[in-house]
Amino acid sequence: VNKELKHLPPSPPKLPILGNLHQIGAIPHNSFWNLSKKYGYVLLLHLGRLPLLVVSSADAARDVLKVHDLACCSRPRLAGTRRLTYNFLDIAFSPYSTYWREIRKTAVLELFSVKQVQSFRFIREEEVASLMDLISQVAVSATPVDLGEKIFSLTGSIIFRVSFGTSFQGSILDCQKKLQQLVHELETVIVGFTANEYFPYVGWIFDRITGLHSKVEKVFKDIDTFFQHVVDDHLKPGRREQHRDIIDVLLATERDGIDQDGAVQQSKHHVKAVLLNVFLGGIDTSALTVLWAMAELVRKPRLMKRAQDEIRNYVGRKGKVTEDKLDQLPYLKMVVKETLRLHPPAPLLIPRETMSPCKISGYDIDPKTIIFVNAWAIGRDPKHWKNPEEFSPERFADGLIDFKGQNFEYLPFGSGRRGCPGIYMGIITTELLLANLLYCFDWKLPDGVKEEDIDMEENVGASLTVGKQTPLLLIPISYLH
Ligand code: HEM
Repeated sequence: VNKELKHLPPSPPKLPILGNLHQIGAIPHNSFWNLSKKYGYVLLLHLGRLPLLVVSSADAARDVLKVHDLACCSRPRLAGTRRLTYNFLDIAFSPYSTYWREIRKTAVLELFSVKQVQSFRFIREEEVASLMDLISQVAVSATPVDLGEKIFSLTGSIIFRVSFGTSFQGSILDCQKKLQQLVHELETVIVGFTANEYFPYVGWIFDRITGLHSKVEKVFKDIDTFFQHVVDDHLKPGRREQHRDIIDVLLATERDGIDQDGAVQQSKHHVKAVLLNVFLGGIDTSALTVLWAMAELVRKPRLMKRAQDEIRNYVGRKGKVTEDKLDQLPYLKMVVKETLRLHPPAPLLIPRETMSPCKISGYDIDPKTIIFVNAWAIGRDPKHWKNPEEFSPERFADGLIDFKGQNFEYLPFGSGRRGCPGIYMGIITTELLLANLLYCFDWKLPDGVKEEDIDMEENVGASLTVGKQTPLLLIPISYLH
């Protein structure tokens, strides 16, 4: 189509060379939302030379994720991503291809199936129980715990045991601070655009100056060393498969011939690339959801009490909540849903890229356009949500809205061909941990801190996920003793 005849989406005014780069602040989903309110819910930006479509309404999201899902289901080939995914051998960041379809299919059937996830129930329950023991010890002295740190180490331990077949303690990454920091660095680097992408030919100079290039290399080295270690461990002759973990599954599919070229080195790369997805997808997302849920509940003691009453009335004095109980806790599920509305861990989903021309909300979109779906903004759109800024789990009481990707006003897991395959695993971990924190303890604010003092600021800096800027410090009081 002739450029003049195209019906292009609105764009904010842009600068020469920079385009709209200067309009994106420290919290990108927030900057995009503000620009959208001013210029339109389907917005075409230019980051240097890169065309970027930002979609912030449910209708436009339906066009991207459902109506034109196939045209929009590739991922941009970014330099940091390429390095960290062993040249796009993973599921989450790999551009659309036969390889991607195959590996995703295997993963959905073998790794993320209900049966597979349920087979690790005992690991989740053991790890949650040991965290509750640990917090009980703190409760004796009535001192505050840094809840985020505890939650993160728990989801980390679960993913380590489930996926890497090793405990987090004693692994070469053992040092909690380091794990959290490493996850954060990975999440920044993996969706970070390099200057070279904005400004071809000259950009690499900036990347060298800012140290971005060496940062990617360092993060890659840390994670590769660890993954190589666990893969080698699984390849040792005589290893007893106590519990078939994700690496066993991946290595087995390799033997079954999923790999087209059959090169051993290559094969291990794809195992490591998928491990990276599990590492990023599994640890931080559930942890952040539980943390934001606790922060919201502590600010609203009435809701906290309602959630606790529901669990305690149903579970009685058994001492812990087990997974079979979760389906009988509707209010808990509503709390999790409401948390994911206001605090979707991946506020812009994972960037997509168009493969062919398509129309989004009637606008012509070119191939090779990057798309951000602003799930964070869509979850706060007053057109769909009453008092959108208020945390109110009751809004999910009628059970009409779910996160499985059919309701486009609510997209914490995305939707369509690229939608999150780990929903079940993420939700069950989140619910189990939150249920136990609420059941086992009452939570008090440290002396002098009031409910309204709790800071709900989001982390600054472009990253895949969005965390809480300040730690959540709470005093646990054991319920059963
Ligand atoms: C509360 C927990 C979780 C949330 C909120 C979440 C959210 C998301 C989102 C928003 C996407 C992008 C969807 C899109 O582009 O349309 C995604 C993709 C993905 N998630 Fe999750 N996720 C969670 C848990 C998990 C877990 C536990 C795993 C695995 C262990 C996982 C693995 C993946 C993978 C592999 C993809 C890429 C799918 C693809 O590109 O084909 N996620 N997730």
